[in-house]
Amino acid sequence: MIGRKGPAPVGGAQGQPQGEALRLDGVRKVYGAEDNRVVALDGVSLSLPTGSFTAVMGPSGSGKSTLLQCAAGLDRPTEGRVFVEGAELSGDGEAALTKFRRERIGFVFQQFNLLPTLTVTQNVVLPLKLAGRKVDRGRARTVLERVGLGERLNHLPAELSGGQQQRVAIARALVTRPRVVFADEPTGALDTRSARDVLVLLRESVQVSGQTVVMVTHDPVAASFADAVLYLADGRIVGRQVAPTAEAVAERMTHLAEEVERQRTMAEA
Ligand SMILES: Nc1ncnc2c1ncn2[C@@H]1O[C@H](COP(=O)(O)OP(=O)(O)OP(=O)(O)O)[C@@H](O)[C@H]1O
Repeated sequence: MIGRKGPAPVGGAQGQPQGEALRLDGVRKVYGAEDNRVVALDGVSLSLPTGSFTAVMGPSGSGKSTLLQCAAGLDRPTEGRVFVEGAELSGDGEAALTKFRRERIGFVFQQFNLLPTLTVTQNVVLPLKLAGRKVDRGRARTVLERVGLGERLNHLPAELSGGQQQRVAIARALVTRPRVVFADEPTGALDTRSARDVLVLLRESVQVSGQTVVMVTHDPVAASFADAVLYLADGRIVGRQVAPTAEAVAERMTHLAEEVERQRTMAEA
């Protein structure tokens, strides 16, 4: 049932006075059946404190997007439980899950996913409308000004650059004041300068508004904007790095396969 309190938080960053924003307990996701069976997540457990910025990295096919989708309630785990701020995201049906998502979660996609026939402002107020909340255009304007688009309120997405479109998508994700923002490769389609702007905005939402951000990325520079990196391989968390630098992340990614092999050998011994 959505809204049920989860068990007491475990883990999280040392010395964090805040609560727990996101918790996954033994999350498995299996796609397909028999010959087509793919174990995308193989028992993922994690705990992220409120007001943290976490990057998720790993090789292609390691389960990063699946992890984000399950954690954000866009997909359902085959097994295991997900809690957002202590409330379980499991759902008595789609409607309850959708309501839960709309109230607590923001999502930013690699390809922006703006509605092409709606203006910038209309795109940003859409989540408020869908959640049945007051369509507060003042709030939309404030958020759009914060992402540097106060002059583009009535433009259509096609009239904006990729970086500007992604900033609209971030404004849309933030307008409902979600507790957790999930971003799946938010800089994957952007040039270096626009990518940096987007990463700074995500970091500000953590530092200024105390939101929690979880971001999938392939880019060590993007990951270096986070407080910590979680490494995924074969659907499992195989490592964690705090206060990452781009160099340290690139180095770890290069040796991830060896690290996983070493862990496997030790587990078998
Ligand atoms: N809808 C689906 N049906 C079947 N298999 C799927 C589905 N979605 C993902 N998979 C499989 O699950 C595994 C994990 O996929 P996922 O997209 O989570 O990986 P990823 O780490 O995000 O990869 P990438 O970095 O390439 O985007 C892959 O083997 C993929 O083929």
